[in-house]
Amino acid sequence: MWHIFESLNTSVCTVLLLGGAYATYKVARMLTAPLAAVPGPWHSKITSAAYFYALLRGKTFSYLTEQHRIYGPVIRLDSVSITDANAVRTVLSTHRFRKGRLYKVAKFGGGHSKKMIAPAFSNVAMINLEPIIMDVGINKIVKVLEKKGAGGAPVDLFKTLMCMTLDVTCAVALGGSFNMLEADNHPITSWVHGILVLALTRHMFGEKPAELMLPNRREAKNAPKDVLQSLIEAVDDNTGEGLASSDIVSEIITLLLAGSDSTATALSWSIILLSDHPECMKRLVAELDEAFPSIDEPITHNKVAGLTYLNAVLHEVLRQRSPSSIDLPRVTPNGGATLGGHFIPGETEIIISPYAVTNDARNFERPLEFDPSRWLVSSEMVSEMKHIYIPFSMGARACLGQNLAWLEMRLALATILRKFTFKILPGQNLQPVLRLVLQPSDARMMVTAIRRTS
Ligand code: HEM
Repeated sequence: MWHIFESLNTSVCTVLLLGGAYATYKVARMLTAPLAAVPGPWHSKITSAAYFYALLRGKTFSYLTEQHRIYGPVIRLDSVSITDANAVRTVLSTHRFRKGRLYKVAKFGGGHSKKMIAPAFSNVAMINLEPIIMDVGINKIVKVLEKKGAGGAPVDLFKTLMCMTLDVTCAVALGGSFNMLEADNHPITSWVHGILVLALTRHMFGEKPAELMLPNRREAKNAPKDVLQSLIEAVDDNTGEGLASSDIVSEIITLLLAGSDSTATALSWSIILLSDHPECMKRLVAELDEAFPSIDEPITHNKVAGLTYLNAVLHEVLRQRSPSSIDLPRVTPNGGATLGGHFIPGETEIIISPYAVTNDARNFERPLEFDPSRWLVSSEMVSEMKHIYIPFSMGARACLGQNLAWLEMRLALATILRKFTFKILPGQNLQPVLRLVLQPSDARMMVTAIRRTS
């Protein structure tokens, strides 16, 4: 045996010995690690390469769904992923499980202002917002589709919806529209860049750049009661201090990102899934035609909120194509926690993928079937499904804009389907991919939008 080593040079021997030692260490860790008893793919005990490969491809949502199908509702990857209904509620409902690493990377604005801006998103505030949404968003998208789609010309509906939701979120947050629908532009890349620049300049120059970026609102008299104003006026209960300008700017940018793309993709998936299921499209259009017999009758939230099939369709779209499908990372408290029958030690990262949760057969029967009628059951059965329905997350850190999202989705879907007939053009890749939100792979959706006459 030794003569083999003698014939190799010293550096090769060193590499072999180090490699052997590393492999032994990994195997020993694998067998004794606190998470060793939690089921999961064998390779995840050694490396998280498979998860990161899925992350790079924008496919973590389907990777996790598949791993949970094979290994159960609590699985070990790099961290621990859960879809178990009670475990998910335990983790999301309280502040006991603090937010994970991702938030430190993604949040430049401190993220401490949820309590401060929440009142601007209350139900009452939403009612006041209906005219703004109609004016800035829905009525304008109808005009844009009429103009761009005239004569059967192809229209990128995905981009048009993105522009609409951005204009609406901007009007709600800043009291004025970017007019993206008219400009036909979506500045997502420049925002992300903007947040990075802001974070860097803050380190170099302090608050000055943000002060310059912020409109002259601080001094404004009779400023509108929007989210920006809530942030400007907000005072921290503990310190008695207001938010720094750079915090306000990055909170607003985060809000515009959170509020526009998710709602636009939900509406895009609605058109895609309804087009794939013509019987569902037919039923929804019939419901809308009955509720609004004249094509020019104004669509009001009061009326659309009560349309049972419209609401069932939107619930099912959000269940099957949860737009915000980025895994929600949380960390177990110091003493650890028992989740789905497994003890998970303290300081372990837990991930919850809303997509994997609502596409798990243990939570929803026939999860791969797009079936809006599953929501047309008794209120007890709906409550049971809502127990594990998390497209907006749930509990202490649930989506602040969900009332606005529902308002906008109902009004927009009802309006565009009452006024247009859409046909998705062939030859496009509309498979879901996760890029900040769950979107069609081609990042566009070419359709014809034919104006209905009656
Ligand atoms: C269909 C549309 C939407 C979906 C599916 C959605 C989903 C979500 C989810 C899952 C979270 C939790 C993220 C986490 O825990 O990391 C979240 C948070 C948030 N969403 Fe939404 N959202 C939507 C629309 C909106 C709209 C329209 C707004 C506002 C204009 C908005 C504002 C926010 C904010 C501010 C947060 C952060 C709350 C916090 O700080 O804890 N969202 N959203």
